[in-house]
Amino acid sequence: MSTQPILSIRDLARRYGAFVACANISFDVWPGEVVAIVGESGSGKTTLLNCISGRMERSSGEVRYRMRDGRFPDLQDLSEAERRFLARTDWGFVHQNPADGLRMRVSAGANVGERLMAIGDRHYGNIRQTAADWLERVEIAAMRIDDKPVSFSGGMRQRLQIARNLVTHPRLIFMDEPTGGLDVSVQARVLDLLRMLVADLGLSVVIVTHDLAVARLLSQRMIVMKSGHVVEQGLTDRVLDDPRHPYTQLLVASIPEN
Ligand SMILES: Nc1ncnc2c1ncn2[C@@H]1O[C@H](COP(=O)(O)OP(=O)(O)OP(=O)(O)O)[C@@H](O)[C@H]1O
Repeated sequence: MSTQPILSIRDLARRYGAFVACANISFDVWPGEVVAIVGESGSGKTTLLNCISGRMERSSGEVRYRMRDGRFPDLQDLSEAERRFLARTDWGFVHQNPADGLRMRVSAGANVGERLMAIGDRHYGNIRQTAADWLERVEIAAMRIDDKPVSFSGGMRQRLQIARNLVTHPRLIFMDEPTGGLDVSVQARVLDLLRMLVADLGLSVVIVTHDLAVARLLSQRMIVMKSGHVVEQGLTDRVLDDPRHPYTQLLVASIPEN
């Protein structure tokens, strides 16, 4: 693993009026690492994810990202064009609801191909072939390439959203409850696929989940949030097997025994 973080968050805070949704948040993400942000509903997970992925303005603090050329700027110091370029190329964002990350009325192939065109690929044959390859990688039959996601099941839509995100070989993926809206039986397949792709592609991931089983399966490190603050962070296995903060102990104790 590289000796330099790909993402570094320092003293991040976000307020909605007088209400503090996140405060004093500091952590690093290392190349190839999956970091899970866990906590109950309303603990500030989505606010934090949106602030560090540049989708929402923070109230204070730093978010630095390691560019491909080695620079490590604060996202706020990048131009709008640079930020948009990052979002299209280096980064991905997997939404809980696939409809938020897909264009539901264009074909599956176009949903994937569009991201390639956004980074300058103009060769129709290549784009279609790459889209077909990616559909196969996410276990969608290539014959569905001209179908629109409106005709897909929830699990297929989520797998298509994953393909659309990964086709440009991003380095950092943000995920907000990526299996949250799926039936339990479908969740397992999407999680397996995510785990495999993340490992194969050496991706860095920040994933928000309220489901500790998802954190256990996907992440190496975990950040536990309560009322906008980090109450505990550490290696996922350590946090789940030996939780130190009473709130984490409560969360872990509430997982049903298998
Ligand atoms: N736009 C907003 N205006 C005012 N308060 C907000 C806004 N967005 C979120 N909040 C509040 O900030 C707190 C954190 O919300 P956030 O959505 O980040 O939590 P969460 O942990 O992601 O919860 P969930 O899992 O339910 O989405 C909540 O109390 C929420 O009501």
